[in-house]
Amino acid sequence: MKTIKEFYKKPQNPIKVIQFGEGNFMRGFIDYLIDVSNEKGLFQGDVAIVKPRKGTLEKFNEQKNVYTVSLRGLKDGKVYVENRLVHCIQKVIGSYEQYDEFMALAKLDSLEYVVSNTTEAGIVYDATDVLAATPPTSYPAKLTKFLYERFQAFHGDKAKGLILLPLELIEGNGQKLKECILGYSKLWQLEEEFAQWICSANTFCDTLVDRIVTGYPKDEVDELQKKFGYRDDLLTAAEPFGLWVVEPERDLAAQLPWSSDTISIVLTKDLKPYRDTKVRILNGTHTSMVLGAYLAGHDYVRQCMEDETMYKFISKTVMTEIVPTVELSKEEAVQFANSVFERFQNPFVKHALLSIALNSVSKWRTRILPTFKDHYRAQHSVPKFLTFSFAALIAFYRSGSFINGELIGSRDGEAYVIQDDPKVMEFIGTRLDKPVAEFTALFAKQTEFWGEDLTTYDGFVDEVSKDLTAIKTLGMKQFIEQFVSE
Ligand SMILES: NC(=O)c1ccc[n+]([C@@H]2O[C@H](COP(=O)([O-])OP(=O)(O)OC[C@H]3O[C@@H](n4cnc5c(N)ncnc54)[C@H](O)[C@@H]3O)[C@@H](O)[C@H]2O)c1
Ligand SMILES: O=P(O)(O)OC[C@@H](O)[C@@H](O)[C@H](O)[C@H](O)CO
Repeated sequence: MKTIKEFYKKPQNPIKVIQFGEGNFMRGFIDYLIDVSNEKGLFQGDVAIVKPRKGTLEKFNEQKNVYTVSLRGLKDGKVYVENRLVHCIQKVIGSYEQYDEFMALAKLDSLEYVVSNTTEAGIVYDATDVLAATPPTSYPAKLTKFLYERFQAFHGDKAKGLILLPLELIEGNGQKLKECILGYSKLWQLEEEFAQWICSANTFCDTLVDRIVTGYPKDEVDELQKKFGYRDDLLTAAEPFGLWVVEPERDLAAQLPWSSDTISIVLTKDLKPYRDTKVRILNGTHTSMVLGAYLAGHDYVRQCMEDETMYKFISKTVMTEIVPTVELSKEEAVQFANSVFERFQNPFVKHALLSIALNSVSKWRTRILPTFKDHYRAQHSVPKFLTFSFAALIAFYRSGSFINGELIGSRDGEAYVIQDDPKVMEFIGTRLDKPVAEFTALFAKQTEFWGEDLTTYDGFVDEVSKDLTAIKTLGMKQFIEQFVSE
């Protein structure tokens, strides 16, 4: 079989975008969008990817940075299939392994945009980061050093500032990134003119992205590659739906230059309602269902939508506990929820519950806790389904054993790997023998995980412990059946 590198084309465009993060989401969203825009003659710019962490870039090198995005699903009620070869990635650089090449990008006259997705863990300020490191550890520290290099190379020319579009799924991502950069500028005692240049020559945007990108479709890859007639180790599967909401800190001189039929770009002065609705309804539904559903025997999102009991659980959670807390009118919120359900039912997308389960503690905090609190304030009681999702999280994390710093769960004897922040793993792993109620109270009290003490919500610990005891007796599947029919 041919390999995809045979489709490599010599770059025609200057590098206009530096991208931090080489993951599935970026490949299935922004690189796809830029590639389509280049084809339409709208952008004529290529991307240089910088890998923010150590590690291999072998797959990119082996296929000369060309790869396929496979979009499949329903669009406007009809089956939509698009298999696009993406050519817009000109370079892929390891920030550790090719530090000088990374820094050289700062001097590119053609550079206009910085995009990133370094997960929720990426945009952090770490006061131990030093300017002399090549590179510093955190993503914002790397970016500060990069921008400082650019500031120096162009002698503070305001025209050489960039538009920064972080895609991380955290609130106020653009402003948070800017705060970190200004923090490093101060910590490293860089000249005041640099901080001024950051603020006046660069435009930081808060953004919200929405597209389900499931990545490498390992179960169907043979069939797909046979159809394509070539091998592609970076094949990225996603749904055709795409939305990018952008709130720039000041008016952009022009609209963003990208456009595609499958990704809508919305420029707004207030991103919050979009963000709250999407994160609470879409991501909140994911996080509230996956851990229980996995223990009940399911592996993929679509299976849950096809299972009568799980579907009842999901729709009750969303319609009774999440929808009433979003800012939209009830009608709009229900409509949005139904469109999300349709996307979850996409027959072509296999979204693994275990991939969504990654880092569930921070996801519960950001994607469920705000809804939980709004509901508690309005009803003066804990929401039953969201409270259960906390019990499901504990059941999922405490089902197995702690071996050499790894938590290995067990679903009826079948092992699964639990992945979360090392502090979470250590906390849970060293308390597996604690009785349920004691563990629940201790865990709920960890302000480091939740940002507050969850035991202050009346009835929370009791409800969670009650659910956990029943889950132990009945098993997750039977418990959920009973729970939704109450
Ligand atoms: N996959 C989706 O459907 C989807 C949709 C919308 C948003 N997102 C967001 O995108 C993020 C990445 O998802 P993905 O599917 O691309 O995952 P992935 O595992 O394919 O990629 C993760 C990326 O993050 C980088 N990264 C990880 N930890 C980092 C750290 N501590 N510092 C700097 N960089 C780090 C990696 O280098 C890699 O580029 C998720 O956190 C998610 O919130 C994903
Ligand atoms: O990508 P994660 O792991 O942060 O979250 C899992 C899913 O909730 C997420 O990927 C959604 O599918 C996505 O946010 C849809 O836009």
